[in-house]
Amino acid sequence: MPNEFNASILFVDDEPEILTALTRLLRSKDLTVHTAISGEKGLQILEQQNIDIVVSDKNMPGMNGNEFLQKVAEQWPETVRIMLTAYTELNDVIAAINSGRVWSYMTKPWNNDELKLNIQQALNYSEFLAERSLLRHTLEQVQTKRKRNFMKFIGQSTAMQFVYDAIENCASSNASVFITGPSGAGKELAVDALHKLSSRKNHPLICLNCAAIPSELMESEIFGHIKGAFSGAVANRDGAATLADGGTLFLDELGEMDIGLQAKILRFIQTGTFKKVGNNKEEKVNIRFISATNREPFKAIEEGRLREDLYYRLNVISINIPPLKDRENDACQIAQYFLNRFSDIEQKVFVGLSSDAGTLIKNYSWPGNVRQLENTIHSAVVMSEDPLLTEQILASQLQLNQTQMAELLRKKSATAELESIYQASSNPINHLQDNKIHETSAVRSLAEVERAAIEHAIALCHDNIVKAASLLEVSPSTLYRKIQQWQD
Ligand SMILES: Nc1ncnc2c1ncn2[C@@H]1O[C@H](COP(=O)(O)OP(=O)(O)OP(=O)(O)O)[C@@H](O)[C@H]1O
Repeated sequence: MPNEFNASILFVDDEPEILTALTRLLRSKDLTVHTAISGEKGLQILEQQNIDIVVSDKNMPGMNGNEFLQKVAEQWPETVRIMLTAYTELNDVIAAINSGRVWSYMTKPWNNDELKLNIQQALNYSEFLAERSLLRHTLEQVQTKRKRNFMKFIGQSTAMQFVYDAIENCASSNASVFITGPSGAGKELAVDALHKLSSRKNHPLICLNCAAIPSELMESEIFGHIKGAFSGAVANRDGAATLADGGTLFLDELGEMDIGLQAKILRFIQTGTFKKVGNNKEEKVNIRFISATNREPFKAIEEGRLREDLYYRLNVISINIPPLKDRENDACQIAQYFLNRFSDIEQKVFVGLSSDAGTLIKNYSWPGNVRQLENTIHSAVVMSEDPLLTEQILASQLQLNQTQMAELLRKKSATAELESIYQASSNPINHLQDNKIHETSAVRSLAEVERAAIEHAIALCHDNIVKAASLLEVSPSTLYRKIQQWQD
């Protein structure tokens, strides 16, 4: 019997000849056939083996087929259950199907081709169930793994989950890390997390902002100097390289560093050795390098501001911090965090953000990223006289006019509508109603929506009520009852 996955089937019947005949009929390299002479023996096999389909006789001494299949339904709900029965007992089978105990039935005596076809359908259904449970399991794993916060980061967007995972995975390595991302997105928080999660955490993390230090002082800032090395060098001084020994050295805005000095940095990274300014003695240190830029590194290389060899030396592992606007609902979560923090600092009491303030935060593009959000909430907390942080106070801190604010709030309804359409279309039942999804303007009663969903599911399953019920995740008896009600 052709089958995409290696399946197993269990036949339960008190007549050994029937078991032998069924085994012979279905013998195939893709299908393992088990047999049991009673319901009790069948349960023992189910305890030990992974069984995809159970086919059970109804009338058996001891535990009858109904009791046996009821137990299977309770303990192994993913196993497809079929009842083998005489034509005269069809009423009992319908009751068993309606209760959800049985998925389908086969009649005795059987027609070989029909029986094979029936088993093939059960195999397809079993495969569908297996895929569904795998999907559920994977989704559950993804959901439970999803972090709401990470180190000092707030936010549970998918984009940030990649960042959290990358930081966690490479924190313990000594390989150099290059962090990219727009200004204010959280590159420094990433550096902090990388250091604190590494074995170097008890040693210093030294940060040097290459854009903030004048180029003539940079060499001394990094390597230190000895007394008299240049005018103003009145005493020996250790630089960042010495201070960071055993720990991490963070070079921020690397592209702003003098190109001549970049050659010395390259040598320092390659050998771990350096000379203080004015001294010929080499010193050796053990440092992990992290660098960052909020500019496009290849553009800096093209423009001759960043040495290509230095870039590749530092960019062993790269981490990109996405802009705030690409992080789903993170802005609202971060805003709430800053609201709590700044109301404590400013000793003011807030009950929260108004719903429109939340919409504005969600829809605004935050070109200055988290830093801009932080400053906006801080100033709004200071300026607000209301215990509810409103959209008006935020708009005034962001210097938005009424039209811009209205536009941001209007986006809400469009987004909400799109989201509801998306949700409707990603639901397998509503997906069947494709042509009805766009009728959002005509509000339909719940009963109408329910009936349409049921009718579409039944049509999709070619009038197989049991399958339709399974798709709709209700019992077949519920569907029969509903259909009966429409006909009354
Ligand atoms: N996900 C976050 N949750 C909470 N606070 C954050 C988050 N990301 C950043 N911040 C805060 O936002 C501010 C800016 O972050 P950070 O200094 O790390 O940005 P940056 O990318 O290094 O910026 P720049 O490129 O301008 O140096 C900091 O106060 C930081 O604590």
